Amino acid sequence: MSKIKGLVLRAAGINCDVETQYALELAGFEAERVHINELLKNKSILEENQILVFPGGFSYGDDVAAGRILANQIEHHLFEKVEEFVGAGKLVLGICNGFQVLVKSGLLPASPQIGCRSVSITHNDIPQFYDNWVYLQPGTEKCVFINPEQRIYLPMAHGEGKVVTKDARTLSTLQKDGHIAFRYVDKDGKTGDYPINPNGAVDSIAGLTDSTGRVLGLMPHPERFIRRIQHPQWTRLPEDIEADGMTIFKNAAEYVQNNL
Ligand SMILES: NC(=O)CC[C@H](N)C(=O)O
Repeated sequence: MSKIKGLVLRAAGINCDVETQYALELAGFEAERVHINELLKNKSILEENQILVFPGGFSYGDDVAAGRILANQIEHHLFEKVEEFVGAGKLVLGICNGFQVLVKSGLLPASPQIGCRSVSITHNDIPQFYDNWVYLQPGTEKCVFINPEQRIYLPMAHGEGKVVTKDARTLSTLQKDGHIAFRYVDKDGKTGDYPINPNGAVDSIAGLTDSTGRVLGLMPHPERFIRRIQHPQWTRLPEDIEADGMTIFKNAAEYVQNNL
C-alpha cells in the first residue's frame, strides 16, 4: 500500500489536534500536526497531503465568535490553496471548532447556489456549553466520509453549535443539493427538540458537506470515539464492534487509497 498523508492544523487554543492525529494514524494515514503560521509561511506543505483536518478546540479563545479569527486567516490567506486541494480530489474534514472555521471561511457549504455568509454557526439555544452523546443520521449519499445507511453515535461538546441559514431558500438548497451530511436524531432515527437536537440547529443539522462530497464538517467529535471502551456503555457492547468515529477516518483512508 502506498503511503497516505494527513495534515492536522494547529492554532492557539486548538485542543483536539493530538487525538485527531492519532485517529488518522489508526486509519492508516501518516499524520502531522502543523501550526497555521508554519503553513502560511510555506503553503506547499499542504500539497504533500491527501487530507487536511481542522480539529476541535477554542481557536484564539473563541474570541469575537467561535472559529471566526482562524476562519478569517483561512479566507484571506489560504482559501485558494484549499480550493485547489479539494479540486485535486483531496479531502478536508472539520470537527467542531474546525466545522465552525470551514463554515465561517466559506469553505462550507461552498455551493454556487448559496451566497457567502448565508450559513453560519451560532450560540446554542440553551445558553450554555453543553456536552453529551448524540445520534447522527446521514442526510446525503454523496459524502465520501459517510456510510449513508449507518446511524452513528458520537460525543458532542460545544457552546456555539447551532447551524443557521439566512433564509428558507438557503435551507431548501442545502436539503435539495445533498449538503446535509448529518442530522441529530434519537436512537430510532427521529428528529426532535432538545436534547435530541442539542443546540437548536435549523433542520437538526449536525454536519454539512460541499458540492463535491469531499469536504465534511460536523459538530460532534469522531476522534473521541475510536475505541469501544470510549462508549458510555462499553461493557455491554460486543467485543468486536467498530467505534463509530473510526468509520469516518477509515472511509477517508479508503477513499484516498482507491482514488489518489
Ligand atoms: N469542542 C470544540 O471544538 C468546542 C467548539 C467551540 N469552541 C464551542 O464551544 O462552540
